[in-house]
Order: sequence, then structure tokens, then C-alpha cells
Amino acid sequence: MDDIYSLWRYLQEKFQESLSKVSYDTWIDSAVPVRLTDTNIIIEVPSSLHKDYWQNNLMSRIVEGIYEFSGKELTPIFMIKNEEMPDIAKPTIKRTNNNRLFKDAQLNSKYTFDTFVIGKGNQMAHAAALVVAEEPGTIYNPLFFYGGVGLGKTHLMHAIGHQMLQLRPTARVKYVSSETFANDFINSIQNRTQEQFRNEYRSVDLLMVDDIQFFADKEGTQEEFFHTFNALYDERKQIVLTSDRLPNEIPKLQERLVSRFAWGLSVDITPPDLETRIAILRKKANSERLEIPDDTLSYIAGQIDSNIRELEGALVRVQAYSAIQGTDITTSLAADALKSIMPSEKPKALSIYAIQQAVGKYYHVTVEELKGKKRTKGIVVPRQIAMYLSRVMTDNSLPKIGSEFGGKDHTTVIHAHDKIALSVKKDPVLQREIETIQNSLKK
Ligand SMILES: Nc1ncnc2c1ncn2[C@@H]1O[C@H](COP(=O)(O)OP(=O)(O)OP(=O)(O)O)[C@@H](O)[C@H]1O
Repeated sequence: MDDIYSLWRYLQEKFQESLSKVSYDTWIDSAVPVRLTDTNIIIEVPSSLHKDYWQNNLMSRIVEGIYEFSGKELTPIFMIKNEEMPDIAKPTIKRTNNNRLFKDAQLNSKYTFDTFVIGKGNQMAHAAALVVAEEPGTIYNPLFFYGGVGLGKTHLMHAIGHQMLQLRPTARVKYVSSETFANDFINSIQNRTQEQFRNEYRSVDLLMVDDIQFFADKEGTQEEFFHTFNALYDERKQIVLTSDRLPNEIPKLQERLVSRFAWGLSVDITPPDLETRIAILRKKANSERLEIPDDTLSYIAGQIDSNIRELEGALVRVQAYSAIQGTDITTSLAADALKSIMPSEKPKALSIYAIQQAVGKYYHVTVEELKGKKRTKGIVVPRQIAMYLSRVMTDNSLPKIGSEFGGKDHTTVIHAHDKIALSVKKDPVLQREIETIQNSLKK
């Protein structure tokens, strides 16, 4: 194998492409490769939190990356800084016999219903998850969660698994990412172990497949999943799926899968509001036994408003910063710690609320009316314009925009966007009005 530094540089580049800057800075930048052996790579990380994060979230990616770079299957061992070097002869991660590492992914012990904070954006999803855990295979089958990255879809899936096992310890629960499903399937063809693959996937009581948007373009995998789905469904076994979007929005997902996924219940998870973000941080801080004043928690929650994974990353960063400085966590320390990941020169992103205010002002309607349900023309058109502008002028997802307009469905946002986009082309008066509003927002 080439030297450890070239390998690490390759992995860094790979992570840089797939992670946000905050996540990269927090998890990857703080890790140091220490040693390479024939079977392992030893990586030093700053704290047990980092170690957990690597093991739970980045493990399969690093193993894949090493394999891509070197053609070798190495098991990473994480070592906390200043702790004794582990005995590398005894790798902590079990290898399976047919080259399939981490095949039967264990449920993450931290992702339970107890540690899940309920807020407006995930209430429905949480309730549906509980029902499914308690009465699998009966009411919502399949259960389909969709929504943006880092909003708790995986957490809820694992919580279902834990709860089901608590109620029925002998239940067979399987959680896989869609990539693992695809890899297992491909390996079973290569190794001529298809029978075993089918037994494994079709004999469970609960099958959970995460991020199925990655099935797009994988014809053979979709075909196999179709049969897996049917076999389980016919036996009234529970299926839970997640994706970043609705099944009918996943490109190249076979129509028969789309229609099957619609047999059960699809629930979206939208970004948490400020109160929920604070509650999540508080829960996390308590579980890590961190003393953080309320105003500091509010400050951190105010800085990161869309992705809970990044919110947790920010907390770890603040914690690490206070450990390095040897001082208590305060708001000014948090501001310093987060400064580098939120450069002040970065223009503040335009908010949906600012758009609602500008549109309301222009058409003399209130923000409440824009968010409300009244269907009079004087309100409907400005509401659609505000939705249209939220779509074209911000990075917010469709469900998020819908939720900011009084909890409307994302299809309403799509409809509004398409309608205004079409009208603008035909109607020069409307075009000028919209330009004026846009210009007022750019000031
Ligand atoms: N409501 C919540 N309460 C507590 N923690 C949460 C909540 N939602 C998300 N988290 C935490 O945020 C992190 C990211 O969540 P998770 O991995 O479940 O997101 P995801 O929606 O599956 O993202 P992706 O689409 O990237 O797979 C996890 O550490 C999870 O525990």
C-alpha cells in the first residue's frame, strides 16, 4: 500500500466532496491517521464523541474509500487522543466471512425514541414510527419518511428497531442503507450466494432501508428490491424506507416501486424551528453532561437552522474549543468557536419571512394572510408569488417552504411556482412587479 499520507489525502478529498464544510471541519479535519498495518488503519480523534460519530456515520465511507484507493479492505480503529494505543491484533470490528464488512449493521444505541426530540417538523413522523414499532405490518406498510439531510430519518428508523426489539426480543430486525442492499445483492451474484441473500432479506420481521434515492439508476437492484418488498409485504412484515424526496420524485425509480411505496404512509420531516433546535441541543448537552447556559444554547441554535447533524457538530466544536481553552462554555466562547465555520463576511441568506414581508408590503396583504388559507384572488396571487420567490431566491426545500406558509403541502408550492413561472413569461406587468419585489429584497 502507498504511504498513509497519500491515502489520507485521498480520503480527505473524498470527504470534502461529500460533507458540508461544518461537518468536514468538525470530524475529518480533527482526525489524524496514525498507523497503517496489513489489516487496520489507526486513526486518532479528539474525543469519545468524535469516535462515536466516526463509527456510526463515517465507517462505511472510509472503508469504501480505502478500498477504492488501495484495493484493500482495512478495518479502521479509532483511538482517542492521549489514550493508549489499542491492540491492533484484535480489531474491534468483526469481519464477516465473505468480504462483506458491516453487513448486518447494528442499530445505533443512541438513536432511540427517548433521545428523539419531538417538534412541529417531525411530530407526524414520530407518531407514525411509534405505531409501526408497536403494531408492525398492520397499519402503515410501508412507512416512508422523506425530507432533507440530517433531519432525523435514520434516527427514527433505528428507534423503530429498538422499540420493536424491546417489545418482541425475538423479532428479526434488519437495517441497511440502500447502498448496502445494492452491494449485498451484487456480491451475492458474484459469489453465487443469491439463495443466502434472499433468505437473509426475506426472513425478517422488520426491514428498514435508508436513503432509497440511491436506487435511482440501479435497475437490477430495483428489480431485486421489488421481489424482496413483495415477499415481505405478502407475509405482512413491516417495511420502513427513507429518502430525501417523495418516491415519484426519485429519478428512474420504477413505476411499480413508486406505486407500492404509496400503499402505506409517506410522512415528511421538515427542518426544526428554533425551540426544537434548542431542545435538541439541551438534550444532547445533558446526555454529554455539559454545562451550557441557556442563552448559549439559543445562540448556537440560532446559528444553524436547517440540519440537525450540523447543529450537533457545532456543539461538539464548541465543546472541543472550551476543552482546548480550558474555560467554561459561554456565548462569547461559542461565537469564537463557530466563527471560522460561519464567516461573518458571508452574506446572510435571504429568509422566506423577508420574502413574505416584501410581497405583503407590495400587494398590501399581511404575512398572516399569505400564510393563511383564504382563497380570494387578492391573496392567492401574492401568496403564489411569495412561494415562487422563496423557491427561486432561497435554497429552502419544497417541504420547508410549504411549512413556512402555514403548513402547506409541498405540492402546493410546486403548483404555485409553476403557475407564476408561466405567467411571468406571458405577462409583462407581472414580470415588472416581481422584478421590483426582487430588487427591494436585494438592497
Ligand atoms: N428530533 C431529534 N432529536 C434528537 N436528535 C435528532 C433529532 N433529529 C435528528 N437528530 C440527530 O441528528 C443527527 C442526524 O440525524 P439522522 O442521521 O437521523 O438524519 P437523516 O435525516 O437520516 O439524514 P440523511 O438524509 O443524511 O441520512 C443524528 O445524530 C440524530 O440523532
